[in-house]
Amino acid sequence: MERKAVKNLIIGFGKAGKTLAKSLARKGEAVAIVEQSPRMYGGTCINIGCIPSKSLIVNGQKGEKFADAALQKVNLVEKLNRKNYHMIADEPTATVIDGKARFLSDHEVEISREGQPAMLVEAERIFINTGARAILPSILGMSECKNLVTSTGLMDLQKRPDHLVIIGSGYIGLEFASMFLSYGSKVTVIDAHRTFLPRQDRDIAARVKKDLEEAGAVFKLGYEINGVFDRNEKSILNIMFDDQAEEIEADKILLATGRKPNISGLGLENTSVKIGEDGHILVNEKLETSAKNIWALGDVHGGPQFTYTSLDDFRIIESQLYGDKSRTLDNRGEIASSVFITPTLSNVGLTETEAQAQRKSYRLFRLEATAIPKSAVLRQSKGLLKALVDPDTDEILGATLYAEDSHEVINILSLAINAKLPYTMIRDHIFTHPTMSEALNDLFSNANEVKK
Ligand SMILES: Cc1cc2nc3c(=O)[nH]c(=O)nc-3n(C[C@H](O)[C@H](O)[C@H](O)COP(=O)(O)OP(=O)(O)OC[C@H]3O[C@@H](n4cnc5c(N)ncnc54)[C@H](O)[C@@H]3O)c2cc1C
Ligand SMILES: NC(=O)c1ccc[n+]([C@@H]2O[C@H](COP(=O)([O-])OP(=O)(O)OC[C@H]3O[C@@H](n4cnc5c(N)ncnc54)[C@H](O)[C@@H]3O)[C@@H](O)[C@H]2O)c1
Repeated sequence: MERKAVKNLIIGFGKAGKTLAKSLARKGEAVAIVEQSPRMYGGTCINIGCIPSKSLIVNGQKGEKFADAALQKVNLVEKLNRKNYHMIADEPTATVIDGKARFLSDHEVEISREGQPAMLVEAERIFINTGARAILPSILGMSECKNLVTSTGLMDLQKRPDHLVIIGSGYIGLEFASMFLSYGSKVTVIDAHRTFLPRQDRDIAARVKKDLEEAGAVFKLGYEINGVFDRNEKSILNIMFDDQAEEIEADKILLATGRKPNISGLGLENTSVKIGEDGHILVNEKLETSAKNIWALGDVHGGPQFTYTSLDDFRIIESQLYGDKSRTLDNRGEIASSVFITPTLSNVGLTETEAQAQRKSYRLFRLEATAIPKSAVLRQSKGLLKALVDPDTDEILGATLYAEDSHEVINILSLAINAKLPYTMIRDHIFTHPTMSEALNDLFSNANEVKK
């Protein structure tokens, strides 16, 4: 067996791992990064996640045909995949190893490679960045069903399905619903939960649902899935609500029921790394695992699953190993999020429902998107903006922006929250015009009342 000794071994070419590999190489350190599939150089985000999905979403909004958008997506991903590979492979002290990694001990990793003998890598420090994978609920008949896909399979299609049935109304379910509606597919969304968007305020969730329904989506909430079978080229889903069974015929079925940490086949049982009950690698606030030479970064250690939190994990490692050790999971501040539907739904900090549950007093600000001049220019005036302010300190407690371009505007508010700026600073800030961000002047000028 070929053997290699290296100071730093990174398992998985994700956002945190590749950024760390580059940074270590720039310091002149020996680093090897192992990736199980050449299709995944650069990780989930650029190959099968954020970038291809947002490319298809944006091109759908522009009215492109699906086949053209699919081709543009392929070209974009290929370009980014190559760029990411070279970003690491071209560094003199870095090596990209193609293969699947499996721990033999805390310091030894076996890498199985297609068409080549396995390699044994011995490393001083090991960073696990293996991401997450789709949760596949057990549905009777699913293994024989030809049309059941995850988001990766759906984005590989060359032709849009006439009827797409989506199981799961979370991030992926809603983004793909919005995407395929824009290409003219009929879309049905099924979720086991009766409450739509349970973590959002009810007024916001109702708006989102109504807007998606107006765009053509059909929601079946609180449904159980009994089974699935193929009939000719189509698939039939057998679903049930309150003991009433019904059948839905689909051209494609998207499974979007969450993603779980990817530790399968990693051989963690051969190490002293501890695993949590839901299968994530247990880490402390410095991303250290229970093995003193092993760290875990990104989706694999549980918590929020975003590219930007994975990137921040890199910052924590950099701060802990090479910096002043000040950055940790505990002090990264409020993290914003956006669901890329039309218009985008973005959150940071507390929702009104959460503030009420915590019995916090708050000043509530609301603005209808119709009141924003730029939304008229964009001919997209659906939506509602909400913000909560602490009545004692004037600091912003949280915001929900359901409006065009809210994925950009929310970053102003997360910065304001983390910098502890009073809301009056944003109310009186001079924004360029006409922009969606200037709506924050009006949002925070609106009449409001203190709620206790
Ligand atoms: C459809 C979709 C859309 C998304 N959209 C967004 C979005 O708009 N914004 C956002 O912030 N997030 C989005 N996400 C989530 C985001 O993509 C992930 O949170 C992020 O990519 C996780 O990065 P990571 O660093 O944890 O690892 P990943 O990027 O997942 O990388 C892990 C890598 O490890 C490799 N690997 C796994 N096991 C092994 C092994 N044993 N040996 C060798 N290699 C291995 C994998 O092949 C993979 O390349 C989306 C996800 C999906 C699926
Ligand atoms: N814009 C973004 O930042 C973005 C976009 C896509 C994905 N992501 C990340 O990817 C992760 C995974 O996304 P996701 O949409 O798969 O998960 P999710 O957790 O957001 O939603 C899963 C949905 O599936 C439903 N569900 C679960 N089991 C079910 C079953 N058996 N039958 C019917 N419904 C069921 C749940 O009730 C929930 O509504 C997200 O948590 C997010 O962090 C982020």
